[in-house]
Amino acid sequence: MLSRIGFHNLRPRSSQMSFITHYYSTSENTVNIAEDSDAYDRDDFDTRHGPGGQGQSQTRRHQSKTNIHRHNEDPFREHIGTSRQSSSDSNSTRHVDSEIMAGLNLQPGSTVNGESRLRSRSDVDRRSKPPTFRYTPQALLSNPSFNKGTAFTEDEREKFNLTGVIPPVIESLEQQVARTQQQLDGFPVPLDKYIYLAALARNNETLFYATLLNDLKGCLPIVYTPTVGEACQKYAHILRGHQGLFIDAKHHKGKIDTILNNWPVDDVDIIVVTDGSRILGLGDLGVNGMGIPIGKLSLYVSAAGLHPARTLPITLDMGTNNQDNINDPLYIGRKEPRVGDEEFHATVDEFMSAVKQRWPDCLVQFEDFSTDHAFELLARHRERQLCFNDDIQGTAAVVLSGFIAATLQNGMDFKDHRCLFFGAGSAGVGVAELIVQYLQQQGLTAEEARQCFWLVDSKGLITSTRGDKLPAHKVGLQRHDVPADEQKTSLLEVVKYVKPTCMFGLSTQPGTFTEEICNLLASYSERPLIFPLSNPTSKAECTAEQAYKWTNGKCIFGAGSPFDPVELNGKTFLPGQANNLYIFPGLGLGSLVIGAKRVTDEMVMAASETLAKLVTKEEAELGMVYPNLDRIREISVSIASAVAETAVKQGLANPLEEGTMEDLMRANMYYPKYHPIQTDIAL
Ligand SMILES: NC(=O)c1ccc[n+]([C@@H]2O[C@H](COP(=O)([O-])OP(=O)(O)OC[C@H]3O[C@@H](n4cnc5c(N)ncnc54)[C@H](O)[C@@H]3O)[C@@H](O)[C@H]2O)c1
Repeated sequence: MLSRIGFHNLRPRSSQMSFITHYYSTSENTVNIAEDSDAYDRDDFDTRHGPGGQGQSQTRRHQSKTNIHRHNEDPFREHIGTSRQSSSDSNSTRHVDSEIMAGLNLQPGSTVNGESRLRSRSDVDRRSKPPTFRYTPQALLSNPSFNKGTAFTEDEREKFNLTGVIPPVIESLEQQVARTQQQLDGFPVPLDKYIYLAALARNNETLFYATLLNDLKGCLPIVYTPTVGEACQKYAHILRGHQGLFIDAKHHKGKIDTILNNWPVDDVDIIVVTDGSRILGLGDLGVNGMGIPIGKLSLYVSAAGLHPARTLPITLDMGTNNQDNINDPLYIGRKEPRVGDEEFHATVDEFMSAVKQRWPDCLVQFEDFSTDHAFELLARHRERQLCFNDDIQGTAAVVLSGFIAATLQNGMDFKDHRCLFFGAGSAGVGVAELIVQYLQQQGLTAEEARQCFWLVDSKGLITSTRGDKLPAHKVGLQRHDVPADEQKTSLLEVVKYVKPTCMFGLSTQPGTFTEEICNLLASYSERPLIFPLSNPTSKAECTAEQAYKWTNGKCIFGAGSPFDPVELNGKTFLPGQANNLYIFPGLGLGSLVIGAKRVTDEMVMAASETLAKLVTKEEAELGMVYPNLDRIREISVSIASAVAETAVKQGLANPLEEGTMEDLMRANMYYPKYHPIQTDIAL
């Protein structure tokens, strides 16, 4: 019987990644190996499963520790070996993967009776057996973790039979980037750029990230918002290859651990998971939302240097309530209504336990879950394992940072703020709750801090007296001081009633911060804070130009979307963008590298405070409340360090024994560059 020796932890992460050795053995071999079972680490090397791969190899469970260089290591590189015909032996002496050798307790080159033991096995009845499988140059070239394209060295071309298979020129990564940049620039349509970059990521990961870092500002709107939104809407139609894992709430129930075991990497550091129920502002896109975890993880890699091969995008298929998906013959998910709450939570519970079991130190980032689930999900899991929700906490952190930077700029005392939130969804409430906590850190009591907040939803000012049953996430910030017969329903009414010093728009309602409202804000305080945060740009509550103009240049402005500089009264203003990208990469890096047990609000606030302090004097003079994104890698180092220091202070991670936090973070960051493809076997 043919048995496939599975190198489960060796397979790279795409189905195209077939070059890592699959060595086929006979049943005789299987018996021999099994007899010899003590000689190998079954976790790494499992031969006891039949054809078809049933019963995945048990995974090696790493209790990883804070470790310099751990997170930027390529989880595959150390395992790379080769299996090829030796040019020096016409009798097909097989030189084998070092892991196979280790598994069989052999040393490279070890022999039995002067012959390779493996060779002697494969030579028995050789012709009645399937041919040995060896990876081909094409398979190596189609492995995005190892493919170097025209950058393979002369030696590697020789060693891996690549000579002639790729063009003769040997290029540097920089030369390759010049080509990809030129090709990228040649696509006039953003979605085509997205498709091109996605294909590049599946073809050559190093070149993909080098291209992104070559022009991060230019690539961001492609790999993430706004283009990723369109990509998700059309995901089933633009699908060329696949990345990440899909977990089906119905069909994978009770075996999510098996699905996770199908993932070939043992050292996954970070998972971004969605159920596609609220993709950006686009609603329920079902499993087409997979573009979001993929895009988000590419930002973790670009901005904070998490290793791409240690990231894992996951989409939970809970069904879809989007009729367009159901009607679409090409839809790639389950065409059934979304599961109910009980099944939803049971699925996420099972998923989270399976993650913890397989990758105990892995950080899970919840992404684009609908608001009705997002808060509960976070509350349910945040004390159990390392996780956070970027829509709630990442947004909150970046807005808090803008609030701190703006308050430092306008010289107000934090306790004197009157904060009006227009929009009380997951983003609005998440931001408000974090600012409440920050004000407490600044010395206010919980009650005093809550008194600084007024929240408005589609029914008006949120009060305990307006007569409706509030969802749990709004209860903590309802006002108790508005009589039942004095409810305020329009935003203008609320503004006149509250006289806010700062206004946050998270309502998805464009044009709602009117000229009259902005005029009023400018009359209530010297330098009002105006943050129209709804995305995309078309949803912003007002534009930067309107805010500056209608307050006669007095306001301190921050938006959810990018706005061009504004010229007013001979002065140039650079509108800040409250981009979550400032926060989540550093928050993730810091939590992972220090080995934090949880992501706490204190860690999130440390990220905000650090970011606010990174705004230079020159930037503040231009009206900026966020530092220049060009410095994102260093920003991530500072944030990660502050997050890690806080985790240590809270007793959630071990202190450093030597060196600085910054150095530790930098040492753990991945940079796209080519490494020699190593093999410890003489070829
Ligand atoms: N960093 C950022 O800039 C950032 C991050 C996250 C979300 N956002 C943006 O914030 C917005 C809200 O996101 P969310 O996840 O909280 O959405 P959500 O759907 O959960 O919440 C929207 C809120 O707006 C309220 N609302 C809707 N129509 C209204 C109306 N006519 N008048 C008053 N209130 C109204 C709703 O009642 C709800 O409270 C989105 O546009 C999103 O793009 C920005």
